[in-house]
Amino acid sequence: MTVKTEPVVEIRKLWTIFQNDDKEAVIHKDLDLTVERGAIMSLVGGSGTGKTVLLRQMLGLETPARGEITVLGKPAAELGKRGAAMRVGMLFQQGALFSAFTVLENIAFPLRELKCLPGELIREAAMVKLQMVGLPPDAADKMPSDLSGGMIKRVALARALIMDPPLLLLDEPTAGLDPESADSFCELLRSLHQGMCLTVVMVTHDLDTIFELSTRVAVLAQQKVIINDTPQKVVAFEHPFIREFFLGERGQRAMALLTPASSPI
Ligand SMILES: Nc1ncnc2c1ncn2[C@@H]1O[C@H](COP(=O)(O)OP(=O)(O)OP(=O)(O)O)[C@@H](O)[C@H]1O
Repeated sequence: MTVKTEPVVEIRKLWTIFQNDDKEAVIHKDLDLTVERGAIMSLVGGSGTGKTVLLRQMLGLETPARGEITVLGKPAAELGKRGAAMRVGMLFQQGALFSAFTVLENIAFPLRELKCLPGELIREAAMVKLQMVGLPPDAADKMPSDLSGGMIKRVALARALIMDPPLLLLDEPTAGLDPESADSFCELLRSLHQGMCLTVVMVTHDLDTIFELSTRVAVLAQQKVIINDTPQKVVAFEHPFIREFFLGERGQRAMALLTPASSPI
Protein backbone atom coordinates (compact mmCIF):
# COMPACT_ATOMS: atom_id res chain seq x y z
CA MET A 1 0.00 0.00 0.00
CA THR A 2 1.35 3.46 -0.87
CA VAL A 3 0.87 6.28 1.60
CA LYS A 4 -0.10 9.54 -0.08
CA THR A 5 1.60 12.53 1.57
CA GLU A 6 0.20 16.03 1.47
CA PRO A 7 1.50 18.08 -1.50
CA VAL A 8 4.10 20.72 -0.62
CA VAL A 9 2.46 23.27 -2.91
CA GLU A 10 -1.15 23.24 -4.00
CA ILE A 11 -2.52 25.98 -6.24
CA ARG A 12 -6.21 26.06 -7.07
CA LYS A 13 -8.17 28.28 -9.45
CA LEU A 14 -5.54 31.01 -9.42
CA TRP A 15 -6.10 34.29 -11.26
CA THR A 16 -3.38 36.92 -11.65
CA ILE A 17 -4.46 40.23 -13.13
CA PHE A 18 -2.28 43.31 -13.57
CA GLN A 19 -3.59 46.76 -14.32
CA ASN A 20 -1.30 48.54 -16.79
CA ASP A 21 -2.51 52.09 -17.48
CA ASP A 22 -6.17 51.52 -18.29
CA LYS A 23 -5.66 48.00 -19.62
CA GLU A 24 -6.09 44.75 -17.70
CA ALA A 25 -3.62 41.94 -18.33
CA VAL A 26 -4.80 38.50 -17.25
CA ILE A 27 -1.61 36.49 -16.67
CA HIS A 28 -3.05 33.39 -14.98
CA LYS A 29 -6.65 32.23 -15.37
CA ASP A 30 -8.03 29.35 -13.31
CA LEU A 31 -4.53 27.92 -12.98
CA ASP A 32 -4.06 24.70 -10.97
CA LEU A 33 -0.70 23.23 -9.92
CA THR A 34 0.34 20.56 -7.42
CA VAL A 35 3.94 19.99 -6.33
CA GLU A 36 4.46 16.70 -4.51
CA ARG A 37 7.00 16.28 -1.71
CA GLY A 38 10.50 15.46 -2.96
CA ALA A 39 9.87 16.63 -6.52
CA ILE A 40 12.27 18.72 -8.55
CA MET A 41 9.85 20.62 -10.74
CA SER A 42 10.85 22.79 -13.69
CA LEU A 43 8.38 25.50 -14.53
CA VAL A 44 8.65 26.36 -18.21
CA GLY A 45 6.72 28.61 -20.57
CA GLY A 46 7.09 31.45 -23.04
CA SER A 47 8.24 34.91 -21.99
CA GLY A 48 5.62 36.73 -19.94
CA THR A 49 3.56 33.65 -19.09
CA GLY A 50 3.94 34.48 -15.39
CA LYS A 51 6.53 31.97 -14.15
CA THR A 52 8.39 34.42 -11.91
CA VAL A 53 5.13 35.90 -10.64
CA LEU A 54 4.01 32.38 -9.68
CA LEU A 55 7.20 31.80 -7.67
CA ARG A 56 6.72 35.14 -5.90
CA GLN A 57 3.13 34.18 -5.08
CA MET A 58 4.28 30.83 -3.64
CA LEU A 59 6.64 32.82 -1.42
CA GLY A 60 3.82 35.10 -0.30
CA LEU A 61 5.50 38.18 -1.84
CA GLU A 62 2.57 38.77 -4.19
CA THR A 63 -1.12 38.08 -3.73
CA PRO A 64 -3.18 36.71 -6.61
CA ALA A 65 -6.45 38.34 -7.65
CA ARG A 66 -8.32 35.12 -6.92
CA GLY A 67 -7.65 31.51 -5.98
CA GLU A 68 -5.76 29.60 -3.32
CA ILE A 69 -2.06 28.87 -2.84
CA THR A 70 -1.27 26.44 -0.05
CA VAL A 71 2.38 25.95 0.86
CA LEU A 72 3.29 23.24 3.38
CA GLY A 73 -0.33 23.11 4.51
CA LYS A 74 -0.78 26.87 5.05
CA PRO A 75 -1.98 29.71 2.81
CA ALA A 76 1.10 31.28 1.14
CA ALA A 77 -0.08 34.72 2.28
CA GLU A 78 0.36 33.57 5.90
CA LEU A 79 4.02 32.65 5.46
CA GLY A 80 4.85 36.17 6.60
CA LYS A 81 8.21 37.83 6.19
CA ARG A 82 9.82 36.37 9.31
CA GLY A 83 8.46 32.87 8.95
CA ALA A 84 9.06 32.57 5.22
CA ALA A 85 12.79 31.75 5.35
CA MET A 86 12.12 28.82 7.70
CA ARG A 87 9.69 27.20 5.32
CA VAL A 88 10.72 28.38 1.87
CA GLY A 89 14.16 29.25 0.49
CA MET A 90 14.27 31.47 -2.59
CA LEU A 91 17.13 31.97 -5.01
CA PHE A 92 16.43 35.11 -7.04
CA GLN A 93 17.57 35.39 -10.64
CA GLN A 94 20.55 37.72 -10.09
CA GLY A 95 21.57 36.22 -6.75
CA ALA A 96 20.50 39.52 -5.13
CA LEU A 97 23.34 39.69 -2.58
CA PHE A 98 23.83 42.80 -0.45
CA SER A 99 26.88 44.43 -2.01
CA ALA A 100 28.02 46.11 1.24
CA PHE A 101 27.99 42.81 3.20
CA THR A 102 30.63 40.09 3.19
CA VAL A 103 29.78 36.60 1.96
CA LEU A 104 29.25 35.38 5.53
CA GLU A 105 27.09 38.37 6.46
CA ASN A 106 24.96 37.74 3.37
CA ILE A 107 24.47 34.06 4.26
CA ALA A 108 23.71 34.87 7.89
CA PHE A 109 21.29 37.71 7.12
CA PRO A 110 17.97 35.81 7.56
CA LEU A 111 19.17 34.40 10.92
CA ARG A 112 20.30 37.85 12.13
CA GLU A 113 16.89 39.24 11.18
CA LEU A 114 15.30 36.88 13.71
CA LYS A 115 17.19 38.81 16.42
CA CYS A 116 17.09 35.93 18.87
CA LEU A 117 20.31 33.95 18.31
CA PRO A 118 23.80 34.64 19.66
CA GLY A 119 26.28 35.97 17.08
CA GLU A 120 28.67 33.03 17.45
CA LEU A 121 25.93 30.50 16.69
CA ILE A 122 24.84 32.48 13.63
CA ARG A 123 28.43 32.58 12.39
CA GLU A 124 28.83 28.82 12.84
CA ALA A 125 25.56 28.09 11.04
CA ALA A 126 26.58 30.34 8.13
CA MET A 127 30.02 28.63 7.93
CA VAL A 128 28.30 25.23 7.71
CA LYS A 129 26.16 26.45 4.82
CA LEU A 130 29.21 27.98 3.10
CA GLN A 131 30.81 24.55 3.16
CA MET A 132 27.61 22.83 2.04
CA VAL A 133 27.50 24.89 -1.15
CA GLY A 134 31.09 23.92 -1.94
CA LEU A 135 32.87 27.19 -1.08
CA PRO A 136 36.16 27.31 0.88
CA PRO A 137 36.23 28.88 4.39
CA ASP A 138 38.35 31.81 3.14
CA ALA A 139 35.44 32.90 0.90
CA ALA A 140 33.60 33.99 4.09
CA ASP A 141 35.22 37.43 4.29
CA LYS A 142 35.11 38.24 0.58
CA MET A 143 32.78 40.91 -0.81
CA PRO A 144 30.22 40.04 -3.53
CA SER A 145 32.17 42.17 -6.04
CA ASP A 146 35.14 39.76 -5.64
CA LEU A 147 33.08 36.71 -6.64
CA SER A 148 32.50 34.95 -9.97
CA GLY A 149 28.93 34.44 -11.22
CA GLY A 150 28.99 30.81 -10.06
CA MET A 151 30.19 31.79 -6.58
CA ILE A 152 27.45 34.46 -6.27
CA LYS A 153 24.82 31.80 -7.04
CA ARG A 154 26.33 29.52 -4.41
CA VAL A 155 26.34 32.23 -1.74
CA ALA A 156 22.74 33.12 -2.60
CA LEU A 157 21.85 29.43 -2.34
CA ALA A 158 23.57 29.14 1.05
CA ARG A 159 21.52 32.12 2.25
CA ALA A 160 18.29 30.59 0.89
CA LEU A 161 19.06 27.38 2.81
CA ILE A 162 20.28 28.95 6.08
CA MET A 163 17.16 27.84 7.98
CA ASP A 164 16.92 24.41 6.34
CA PRO A 165 13.59 25.09 4.63
CA PRO A 166 11.84 22.04 3.16
CA LEU A 167 10.93 23.95 -0.04
CA LEU A 168 13.42 25.68 -2.34
CA LEU A 169 12.31 28.03 -5.14
CA LEU A 170 14.83 28.92 -7.84
CA ASP A 171 14.46 31.56 -10.55
CA GLU A 172 16.72 30.75 -13.50
CA PRO A 173 19.42 29.10 -11.34
CA THR A 174 21.91 28.58 -14.18
CA ALA A 175 21.24 31.73 -16.22
CA GLY A 176 24.44 33.63 -16.97
CA LEU A 177 26.74 30.75 -15.99
CA ASP A 178 29.17 29.16 -18.42
CA PRO A 179 28.37 25.51 -19.27
CA GLU A 180 30.94 24.13 -16.80
CA SER A 181 29.70 26.28 -13.88
CA ALA A 182 26.09 25.48 -14.81
CA ASP A 183 26.88 21.75 -14.73
CA SER A 184 28.55 21.94 -11.35
CA PHE A 185 25.69 24.07 -9.97
CA CYS A 186 23.22 21.40 -11.15
CA GLU A 187 25.35 18.74 -9.47
CA LEU A 188 25.28 20.76 -6.23
CA LEU A 189 21.48 21.14 -6.43
CA ARG A 190 21.10 17.42 -6.99
CA SER A 191 23.18 16.53 -3.93
CA LEU A 192 21.47 19.13 -1.70
CA HIS A 193 18.06 17.88 -2.86
CA GLN A 194 18.99 14.40 -1.70
CA GLY A 195 20.90 15.37 1.42
CA MET A 196 18.36 17.88 2.74
CA CYS A 197 15.18 16.07 1.54
CA LEU A 198 14.19 19.19 -0.39
CA THR A 199 11.28 19.84 -2.68
CA VAL A 200 12.44 22.13 -5.47
CA VAL A 201 10.50 24.33 -7.89
CA MET A 202 12.59 26.15 -10.48
CA VAL A 203 11.87 28.48 -13.35
CA THR A 204 14.32 27.74 -16.13
CA HIS A 205 14.75 28.01 -19.88
CA ASP A 206 17.86 25.85 -19.77
CA LEU A 207 17.15 22.49 -21.35
CA ASP A 208 20.26 20.86 -19.92
CA THR A 209 19.17 21.84 -16.40
CA ILE A 210 15.63 20.62 -17.04
CA PHE A 211 16.72 17.21 -18.28
CA GLU A 212 19.53 16.74 -15.78
CA LEU A 213 17.48 17.55 -12.69
CA SER A 214 13.72 17.50 -13.15
CA THR A 215 11.45 14.76 -11.93
CA ARG A 216 8.50 16.86 -13.15
CA VAL A 217 8.00 19.55 -15.75
CA ALA A 218 5.04 21.95 -15.59
CA VAL A 219 4.31 23.97 -18.73
CA LEU A 220 2.60 27.36 -18.57
CA ALA A 221 0.65 28.36 -21.67
CA GLN A 222 -2.74 29.91 -22.34
CA GLN A 223 -2.73 31.34 -18.79
CA LYS A 224 -2.73 27.83 -17.24
CA VAL A 225 -0.52 24.86 -16.49
CA ILE A 226 -1.29 22.81 -19.59
CA ILE A 227 0.67 19.75 -18.41
CA ASN A 228 2.51 18.73 -15.21
CA ASP A 229 4.22 15.39 -15.72
CA THR A 230 7.54 13.59 -16.15
CA PRO A 231 9.94 15.09 -18.73
CA GLN A 232 9.32 12.16 -21.09
CA LYS A 233 5.54 12.58 -20.96
CA VAL A 234 5.82 16.36 -21.39
CA VAL A 235 8.00 16.17 -24.51
CA ALA A 236 5.51 13.73 -26.04
CA PHE A 237 2.59 16.11 -25.36
CA GLU A 238 1.24 17.71 -28.51
CA HIS A 239 1.38 21.51 -28.19
CA PRO A 240 3.06 24.19 -30.36
CA PHE A 241 5.09 25.66 -27.46
CA ILE A 242 6.32 22.21 -26.39
CA ARG A 243 7.27 21.25 -29.93
CA GLU A 244 9.21 24.48 -30.39
CA PHE A 245 10.83 24.45 -26.94
CA PHE A 246 11.81 20.80 -26.60
CA LEU A 247 11.99 19.46 -30.09
CA GLY A 248 14.07 22.18 -31.73
CA GLU A 249 17.76 21.58 -32.32
CA ARG A 250 18.78 22.58 -28.77
CA GLY A 251 16.08 20.37 -27.34
CA GLN A 252 17.19 17.33 -29.31
CA ARG A 253 20.71 17.72 -27.92
CA ALA A 254 19.51 18.07 -24.34
CA MET A 255 17.15 15.12 -24.71
CA ALA A 256 20.09 12.90 -25.53
CA LEU A 257 20.74 13.16 -21.76
CA LEU A 258 17.48 11.32 -21.14
CA THR A 259 19.01 7.90 -21.60
CA PRO A 260 17.73 5.22 -19.19
CA ALA A 261 21.07 5.27 -17.33
CA SER A 262 21.08 9.03 -16.65
CA SER A 263 17.36 9.66 -16.32
CA PRO A 264 16.41 11.16 -12.94
CA ILE A 265 12.98 9.61 -13.14
N1 LIG B 1 3.96 44.10 -10.64
C1 LIG B 1 3.58 44.01 -11.93
N2 LIG B 1 2.76 44.94 -12.48
C2 LIG B 1 2.36 44.84 -13.76
N3 LIG B 1 2.71 43.83 -14.59
C3 LIG B 1 3.52 42.88 -14.08
C4 LIG B 1 4.00 42.92 -12.73
N4 LIG B 1 4.79 41.84 -12.51
C5 LIG B 1 4.81 41.15 -13.67
N5 LIG B 1 4.06 41.77 -14.61
C6 LIG B 1 3.82 41.29 -15.97
O1 LIG B 1 3.31 39.97 -15.87
C7 LIG B 1 3.82 39.17 -16.95
C8 LIG B 1 4.47 37.93 -16.37
O2 LIG B 1 5.70 38.30 -15.75
P1 LIG B 1 6.78 37.23 -15.30
O3 LIG B 1 8.01 37.99 -14.92
O4 LIG B 1 6.21 36.33 -14.28
O5 LIG B 1 7.00 36.41 -16.64
P2 LIG B 1 7.93 35.17 -16.91
O6 LIG B 1 7.08 34.05 -17.38
O7 LIG B 1 8.80 34.91 -15.72
O8 LIG B 1 8.77 35.73 -18.14
P3 LIG B 1 10.34 35.57 -18.57
O9 LIG B 1 10.51 34.15 -18.99
O10 LIG B 1 10.45 36.52 -19.73
O11 LIG B 1 11.17 35.98 -17.38
C9 LIG B 1 4.76 40.07 -17.74
O12 LIG B 1 4.06 40.58 -18.86
C10 LIG B 1 5.11 41.18 -16.77
O13 LIG B 1 5.37 42.38 -17.47
